[in-house]
Amino acid sequence: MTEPAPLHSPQRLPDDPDAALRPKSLGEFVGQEAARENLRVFVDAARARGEAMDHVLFFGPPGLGKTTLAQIVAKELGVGFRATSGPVIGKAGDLAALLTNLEAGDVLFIDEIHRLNPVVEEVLYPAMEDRALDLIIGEGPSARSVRIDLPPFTLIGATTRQGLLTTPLRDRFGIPVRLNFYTVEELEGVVTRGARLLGLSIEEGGAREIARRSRGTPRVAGRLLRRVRDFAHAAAAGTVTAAVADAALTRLEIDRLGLDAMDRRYLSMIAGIYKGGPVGVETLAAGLAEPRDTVEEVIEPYLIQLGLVARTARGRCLNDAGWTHLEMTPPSGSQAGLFDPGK
Ligand SMILES: Nc1ncnc2c1ncn2[C@@H]1O[C@H](COP(=O)(O)OP(=O)(O)OP(=O)(O)O)[C@@H](O)[C@H]1O
Ligand SMILES: [Mg+2]
Repeated sequence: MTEPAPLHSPQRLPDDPDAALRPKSLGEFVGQEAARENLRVFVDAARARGEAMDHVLFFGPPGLGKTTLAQIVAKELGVGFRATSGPVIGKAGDLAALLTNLEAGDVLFIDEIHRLNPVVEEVLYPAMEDRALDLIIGEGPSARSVRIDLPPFTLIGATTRQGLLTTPLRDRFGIPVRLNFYTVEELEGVVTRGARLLGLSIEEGGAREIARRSRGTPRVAGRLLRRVRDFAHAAAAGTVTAAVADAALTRLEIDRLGLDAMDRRYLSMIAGIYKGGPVGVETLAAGLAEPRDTVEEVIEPYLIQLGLVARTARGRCLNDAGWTHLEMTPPSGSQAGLFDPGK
């Protein structure tokens, strides 16, 4: 079995150059206009009142800028930034330690907040709502509960799985912000900016080619830009033109729509083995030897966004566009088309 091309996965990789290309202010942040404009209003209002900003939840697929925006919000508020993540906070006491060490106005960023231990989550509720900690001191009959006041702070949570958040937790975020896939034009902006930071000369056509094949995801755009730079360097081409970018991306097995080998295996499996579906996600995950979470969080969102696949109550179905992309015709009597929007 072929390994998935990690190069093209929107998931974070250990050697990601994320930090270098990360925008540092709302003004530098490309795309997500609605989110950006709203955040600007909330940040300005909090600053004007000299208060901590309301708690924010960023949700959306990997690599769209959740962590980046959390850092930017802290910076624009002019406050300290403390970062942790759901699975790292093992005990209620760990969270209590983090919270009691905050300074007034600070941002506490909890990544992967859907993976918080339920006991820890319980501690978070009064902290978010009343800025207080309820701690149990001692054990047995002598145990008593003490309430500790916390400094005003802003919790920023990030998750790729908003649906896995418990309702009480979700309800405590005053500012929920959904991040969407970027348009090609927006990604062109990301690529051009990245090239400038890397000191790389790139033509508009080159930037557009990379943008078109970045799965709507700035993290992927940054990564592809670096790989294309390597190819341009090897070919002794000083400038990244559309042709240089196309040649490099084709060598990397990234197709015209920006799909990689794993995406194509996913589509081919529905088409070839399941005649276009419907087929359950568990079955597909087993066939691809990938965790179900990866299929749902990483592979499917972009294929659904492109309209190649549909999620239905009975399972996944290949749409007409999916068959066309595979250059295959649906078997007669298949369900294809039934689920296409507009039909
Ligand atoms: N709007 C943007 N403009 C330019 N670059 C961006 C933008 N958003 C994200 N990036 C780039 O993409 C990289 C990934 O972004 P980030 O780490 O914020 O994603 P994330 O949503 O937190 O992903 P994950 O869900 O995996 O944690 C950043 O380091 C940055 O280089
Ligand atoms: Mg992140």
